[in-house]
Amino acid sequence: MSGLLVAIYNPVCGDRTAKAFSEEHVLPLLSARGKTANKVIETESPEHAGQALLDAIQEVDAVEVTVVLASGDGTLHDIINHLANSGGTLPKINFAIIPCGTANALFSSLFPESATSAEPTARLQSVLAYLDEKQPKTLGLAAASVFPSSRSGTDGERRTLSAVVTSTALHASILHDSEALRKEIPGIERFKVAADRNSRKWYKGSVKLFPVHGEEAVQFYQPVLGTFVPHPDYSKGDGALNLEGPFSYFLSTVNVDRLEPAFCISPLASKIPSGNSSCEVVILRPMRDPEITADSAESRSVYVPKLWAAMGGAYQQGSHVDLKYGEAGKVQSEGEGLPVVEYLRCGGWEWKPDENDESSHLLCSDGEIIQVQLGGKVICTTHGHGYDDKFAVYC
Ligand SMILES: Nc1ncnc2c1ncn2[C@@H]1O[C@H](COP(=O)(O)OP(=O)(O)OP(=O)(O)O)[C@@H](O)[C@H]1O
Repeated sequence: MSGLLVAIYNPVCGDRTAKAFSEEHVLPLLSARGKTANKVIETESPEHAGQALLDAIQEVDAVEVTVVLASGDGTLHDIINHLANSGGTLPKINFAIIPCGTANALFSSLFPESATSAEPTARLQSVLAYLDEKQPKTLGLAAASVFPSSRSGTDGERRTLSAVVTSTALHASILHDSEALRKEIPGIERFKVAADRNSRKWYKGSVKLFPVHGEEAVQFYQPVLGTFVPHPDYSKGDGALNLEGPFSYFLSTVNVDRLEPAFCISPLASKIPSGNSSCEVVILRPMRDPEITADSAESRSVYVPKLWAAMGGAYQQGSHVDLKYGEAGKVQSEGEGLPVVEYLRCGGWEWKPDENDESSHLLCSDGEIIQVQLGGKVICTTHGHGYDDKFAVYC
């Protein structure tokens, strides 16, 4: 039984610099501080990193594992899911992450200032936290179970763990479409191109939101008060807050307040922090707009600039959470009015796509796209999935 230090890099993520950065900066820094990786793994496929790490853990019967990981969020996701699906008892796994992916949501959230710096040292902040023996921060995980049919119980259920984001609607469409643009546009600009292509889509379905474990109600952010309050429509009888579509945006995060260095979509995760077993849910439902009375092609065009106003707010330190509908549906940051963005804090949620709307059947889990079968649904929870304290990150 022993401790284990493994260095992993994904040579194809982001701008493909993870290998060179690991060899030129990460491994030399470890040796300069008296640490030698027991294994250095260059990922060969999506499954490879998790399996190679599992083999290394089993070889030495490791009880404490440090993984120095040069990649984006997707490789971290692959590793966590592979280990969780392996079935065995896992040791505690602490990650030191080096941002080499496209968006690097987790690193950007933990080190917002370093995330925009070109200095090699900026990218080494998590590794330095490990070397300085800082206490690693536990990662809260969201477990999304995808059911093939809302009537078939748990038969054919598939589960995915997210360490950053679980989404449907526009965000899932963007991630789905942007993958095809990866070669052509290696940077974050591909997300904007994909967003443009999907801006007129509305996604039909219904949502149930469940309170944080041990809390009385789902909380929602009230911009006028600048704080979270219990949602008035939460039903104690159902144990849920029910929201009907159509939805433009439905996104749920854990551990992060941003998905890119400047795209601060769930800013209250850092401004009004909560415990680990909760998620931040950001929703846009066009029918809340006082200017819109029906789902029509014209209404969808009317809504596009409002969608961009909300997304634009996320790029301005998360100011979208304070946007309101003024007179005749004008989007404004001052005064009173219905919040444009529904920002909720909950313990989990259920997404039931409309059977006739194929586009609402995409689920994104840390960038991995999962197709929900027609008639299926997704239940996501941040509590009781068995991995509450297995994974942590140095920061
Ligand atoms: N050798 C490989 N060949 C092909 N794909 C790989 C290989 N190794 C890992 N992958 C896959 O590469 C994908 C992209 O990696 P990752 O998500 O870490 O970077 P990214 O998408 O550029 O960044 P981010 O997730 O931060 O936007 C992951 O889905 C991972 O499964």
